[in-house]
Amino acid sequence: MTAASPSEKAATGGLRAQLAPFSLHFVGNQADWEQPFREAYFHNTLGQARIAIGFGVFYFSLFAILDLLVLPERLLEAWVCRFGVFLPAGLMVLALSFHKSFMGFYQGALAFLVLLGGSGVIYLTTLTSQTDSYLYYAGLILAFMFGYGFAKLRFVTATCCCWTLVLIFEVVEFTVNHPSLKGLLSNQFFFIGANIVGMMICYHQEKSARLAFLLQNQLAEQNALLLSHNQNLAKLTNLDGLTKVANRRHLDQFFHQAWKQCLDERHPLAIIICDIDVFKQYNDHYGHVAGDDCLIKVAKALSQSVRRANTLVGRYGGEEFAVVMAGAYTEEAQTVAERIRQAVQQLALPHVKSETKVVTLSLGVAAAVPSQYLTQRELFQCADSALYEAKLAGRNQVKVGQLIKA
Ligand SMILES: Nc1nc2c(ncn2[C@@H]2O[C@H](COP(=O)(O)OP(=O)(O)OP(=O)(O)O)[C@@H](O)[C@H]2O)c(=O)[nH]1
Repeated sequence: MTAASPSEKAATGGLRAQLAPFSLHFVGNQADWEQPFREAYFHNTLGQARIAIGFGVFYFSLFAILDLLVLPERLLEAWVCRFGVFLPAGLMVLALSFHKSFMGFYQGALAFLVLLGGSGVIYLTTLTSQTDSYLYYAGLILAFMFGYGFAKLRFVTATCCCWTLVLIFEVVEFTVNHPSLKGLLSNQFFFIGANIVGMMICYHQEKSARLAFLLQNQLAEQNALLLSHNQNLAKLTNLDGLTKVANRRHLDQFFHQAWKQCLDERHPLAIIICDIDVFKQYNDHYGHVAGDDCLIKVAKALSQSVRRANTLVGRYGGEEFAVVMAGAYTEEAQTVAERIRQAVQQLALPHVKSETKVVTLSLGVAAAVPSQYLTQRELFQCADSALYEAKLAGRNQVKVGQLIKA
């Protein structure tokens, strides 16, 4: 595994890529990133690879002009190599690059083209006289440049491919070309040097691409985590700590927004205020802890009784809860209030100080179509007065306020 230098670590916020030393594959607990990286690398480099193929085919063909001058008597062989072999192969790979399965073999296809182009150049040297062969050797450097950089081959593929070309060159030199010692030495220096430099550039480029990929993914993961933390935080800040229904702040916000929306759309809005009966005596008799448990159970029963869109159940304060129902007329709100009352009674929470001997609720309902002649406060006060009436009338019942018949 390669160790990240301090400057690399600083640049990547301490993130360290775990890479196999030669193949540069992700290893260890980053091994799962290998396939996604390859896919991303393919999509990021496909455009440049296509340009490289197109340019390579064009440039290889353009050198036919040199053939006219250097190889007039062997033109047919040279042009068969250029136009009969490399040109169709290049165009075929270019066409295949638009096929959806190209990702599976694009490194192989590009390596094949680099090998074919490089071998073509070596073949052309065998057609020239010894004195002219240097005119073609420079073409091999171009093939290495394609392999290590332009074609966007990965390091391992580029290295295998370009050193294979060097090997072919050596074999052809010794078996066919028999160059002079100075020609042989100069070519060796150029080709081996070009390969070493190319390898280093290619290695660092792929390593950087892998680090950038890791960094990008780590950033995406952190963003997702942050988003989920923020969502959780938002939920928490909206909840009442004890009963886990909406808190007063959220209830007020919801009421305000629902009011505006119903005002714009001329829809009705209903509010139900629910108050636990003789809760002071419950606390006095059973204690505050039992009182808290009672509040939790009542809140749960309340939430379960109100399964409706555009509706919010919240703790208004103390032993008082409120339900805001956007789009609800009086009748619907009254039905929901009655369902809540029954649900709480059916909990049958013992309350010896209550007439019914169980915990009950009194509820006040008010509904109206919001207008410029009515304020939120007036609607709320209407529901609150209805609640007061319910208390006066003996508790454990629903009363409807008569502000505006909605
Ligand atoms: N355990 C507990 N009690 C609370 C909490 N908040 C408010 N209370 C109690 O709720 C009681 C409310 O009593 P009151 O406002 O006098 O009304 P009530 O006894 O329910 O009488 P009616 O409303 O007339 O039926 C008080 O004893 C408060 O201490 C709470 O978070 N936990």
